[in-house]
Amino acid sequence: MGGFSDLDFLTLAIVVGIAFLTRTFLTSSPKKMVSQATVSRVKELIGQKKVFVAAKSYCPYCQASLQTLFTDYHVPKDKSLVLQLNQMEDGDDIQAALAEITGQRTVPNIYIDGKHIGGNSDLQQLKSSGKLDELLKAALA
Ligand SMILES: N[C@@H](CCC(=O)N[C@@H](CS)C(=O)NCC(=O)O)C(=O)O
Repeated sequence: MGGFSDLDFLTLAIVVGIAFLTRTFLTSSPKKMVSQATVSRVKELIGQKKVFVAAKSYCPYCQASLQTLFTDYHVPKDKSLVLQLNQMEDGDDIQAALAEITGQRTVPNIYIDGKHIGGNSDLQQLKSSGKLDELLKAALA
């Protein structure tokens, strides 16, 4: 007795294999295929208005960002484009295109004057540092 048998090694190999596959499935977010036409269309949407926000209506981070932009900083509605991706038929495609363009998959995904700002935490950081004020003043001047 003692030592490892071939069966022990086989069992170990199977357990490690299953663990590896499970980890791969659980941690990799499947990359959605997105057409270049959609990417181009989303780039066009981003550039259409001074402020662009891709959001989801149930997302608290999005609500915080929209409050900052529209309630605190009074960004005019006609100078902005807010997309509620969860209420759009092609919302998933737009989100996938944004991920390809910016490397950011989460919402809110915010642009000011065509410049990628990031998510809500990035927006709040800019607000705290006083830079958001400058950015919006320049964009809306
Ligand atoms: N740190 C991010 C957090 C944003 C976040 O977690 N958003 C969630 C929705 S509330 C999200 O995008 N989840 C993935 C998805 O909806 O596809 C920020 O400040 O913007």
